Amino acid sequence: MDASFWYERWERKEIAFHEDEVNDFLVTHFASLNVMPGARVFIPLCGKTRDIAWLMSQGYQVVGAELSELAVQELFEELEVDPEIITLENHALYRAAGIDIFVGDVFALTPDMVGEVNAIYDRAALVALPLETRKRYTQLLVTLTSCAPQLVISYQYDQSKLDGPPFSISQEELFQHYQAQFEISQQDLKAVEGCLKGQVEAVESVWLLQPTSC
Ligand SMILES: C[S@@+](CC[C@H](N)C(=O)[O-])C[C@H]1O[C@@H](n2cnc3c(N)ncnc32)[C@H](O)[C@@H]1O
Repeated sequence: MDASFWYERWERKEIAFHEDEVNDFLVTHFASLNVMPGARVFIPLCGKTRDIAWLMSQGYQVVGAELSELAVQELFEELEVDPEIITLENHALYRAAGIDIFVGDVFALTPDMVGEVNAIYDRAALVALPLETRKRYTQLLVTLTSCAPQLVISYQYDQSKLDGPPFSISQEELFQHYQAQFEISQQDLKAVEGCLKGQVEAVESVWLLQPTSC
């Protein structure tokens, strides 16, 4: 998936991954991260998710990264917030009270640009990337945030029956990416209603990653 794949998705409004409501797993399991209101939560590949508004309403600060400027413009319109837009290195940074969203390639971010991160919320981010990119992405998150704890929402299904994205992430794969730095525990799972893309039975899982060594 190159950048043009995602730009086209946003331009054509082919954004079935976008949820109209706040994610249930976020609401139920965010507390397991054990971060207090005021903490800064990184949302990689954030799109215009409504989960941002929910986190802000709970008193958290949000820092996001998203390729599509269109998505970020729509995010701020829906939040009814008028952002300040500044240029930082190779990104535009849309910023308002309690929210910083970097527009550009997440792989071009540095720890200095992102700043302090107390937790990561990964919904439809890891699963959006092909395997080789997932390996780079998981290491990037570790480096960018000094092993901040994570809530990861992923899918598991028979990859031979459907092309990603979203890609299937097995438990083994998740452990391969993260077990050196985190204790990993599955918090919950449910069947995807009506199958994934209406075609393949799939399970959606939420994982808690607590750092052990960094
Ligand atoms: C499957 S969507 C998920 C969006 C959001 N997390 C949600 O739950 O609605 C993946 C998003 O990642 C963005 N994206 C893909 N590759 C990216 C990259 N390298 N850097 C930043 N954003 C990226 C896409 O534009 C898209 O909005």
